[in-house]
Amino acid sequence: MLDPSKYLTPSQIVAELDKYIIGQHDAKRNVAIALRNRWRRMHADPEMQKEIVPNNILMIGATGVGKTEIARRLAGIADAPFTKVEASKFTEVGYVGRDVESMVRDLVEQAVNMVKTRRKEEVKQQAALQVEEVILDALIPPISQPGNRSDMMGFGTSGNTSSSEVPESDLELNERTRERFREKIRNGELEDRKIDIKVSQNPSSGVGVMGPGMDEMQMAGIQEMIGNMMPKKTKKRKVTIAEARKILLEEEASKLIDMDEVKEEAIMKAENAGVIFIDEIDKVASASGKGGSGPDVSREGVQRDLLPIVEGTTVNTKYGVIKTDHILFIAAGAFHVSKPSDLIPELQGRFPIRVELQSLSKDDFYQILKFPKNALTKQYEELLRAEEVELTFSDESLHKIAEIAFEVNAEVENIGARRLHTVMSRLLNDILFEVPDTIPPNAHLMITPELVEERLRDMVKNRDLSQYIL
Ligand SMILES: Nc1ncnc2c1ncn2[C@@H]1O[C@H](COP(=O)(O)OP(=O)(O)OP(=O)(O)O)[C@@H](O)[C@H]1O
Repeated sequence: MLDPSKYLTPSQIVAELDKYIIGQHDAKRNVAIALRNRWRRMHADPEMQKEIVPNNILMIGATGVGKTEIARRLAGIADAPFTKVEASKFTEVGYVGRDVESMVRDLVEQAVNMVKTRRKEEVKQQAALQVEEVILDALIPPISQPGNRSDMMGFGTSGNTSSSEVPESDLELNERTRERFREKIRNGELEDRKIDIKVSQNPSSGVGVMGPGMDEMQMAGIQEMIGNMMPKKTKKRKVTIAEARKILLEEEASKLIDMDEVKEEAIMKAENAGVIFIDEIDKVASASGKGGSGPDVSREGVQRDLLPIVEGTTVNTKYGVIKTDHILFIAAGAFHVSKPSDLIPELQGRFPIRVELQSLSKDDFYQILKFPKNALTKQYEELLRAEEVELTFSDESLHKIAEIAFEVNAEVENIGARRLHTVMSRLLNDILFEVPDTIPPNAHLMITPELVEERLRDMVKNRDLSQYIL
């Protein structure tokens, strides 16, 4: 079972979220409780467990205020598979091939990738040793006594084999040479030497399986089955040892992991820790209440399709059957036109926790620019550090950028903190182009409020310009 010690307390979860997200304390608190409650529920008496309604959350807030970011980071903290879907996608005309259950399959896919990556990491050292052996074999093929080899189909085994025996001295020489080359490989002396390696190709590639009435999952399952049945094709490639190491490491690591175990663990991880973020849920709510017209019917249809998944059902995936009972669902929407109460009552009941996210203020923008671990200023500083150029932002300049982003949001369209991306990109565009040609390494660049003003002010004043550029 999952190790409870891996689970953080609600306040620890909030503290982790604080490292990336400014403000939105109410939302942070509630997702922290929901995460902890899921663990509590899983450890409750089985009889009671069935009665406890999962703490699914409905986030209400305008675009770009941190809804997705909170959910994504929450999953990251819990080392949980995460997937995001837009509810409105399911109402699109002609949107075929993706049913509502596909969000659960995406989650499992995500979980499989996570588990696979972790397991590959665990066997990396062992794989590296095998890779070394393959490279060595390509450089200095080993000689072995014919008698030592299990001769396939018994060819050449009749009669006296001693006539073709390799002299002991040759064997020793071969072994010594191999050891010398092993040393050289380890010391990285032969990185540029080219060798021939066999690379396996994806056997299922090029095999299209389609049939009437077949859904995405069945197709994928059959495709995988055929892939597994077909002999693995290999292709010979001439590559440097450095390249060979990369290619082979991946292959050898894959051979070392047990895919059945991976699937099993991934299903468990998705079931017990998965987070599904359903964005734009407001777009499937009918603003007119009980509408009878076409789009309303299809919107309500999507809600009805969502309901069993959120209530707890089983979904077939190509990795096995998954129960959705303990998956944490976070739905989000701006609810500018419709209201949460426009959702069908059953669905409302399944999202008992409502949190409202605040619109971001000028000061929030300033803090978003400055404090998060992944703050935009830190990202740009890091980009230029790669060129050995030091970029710094004065505090005043950050206030100025925040002010401009806020004004453009008010003037043109409120896209929340996303505006900071466009404003920063515009502000720093010239610098990013000039480095390293006219701004050489070791330069120090300080962004001042004057510079911000000079580069952006005209654009803000000119509504037409800012509409397209900022
Ligand atoms: N409160 C915040 N603190 C730090 N960064 C934020 C905050 N709000 C938004 N951002 C940043 O703005 C960008 C967009 O945020 P996010 O994806 O969370 O928007 P959203 O609220 O989910 O909007 P939508 O409903 O349109 O998807 C992200 O890069 C995120 O890091």
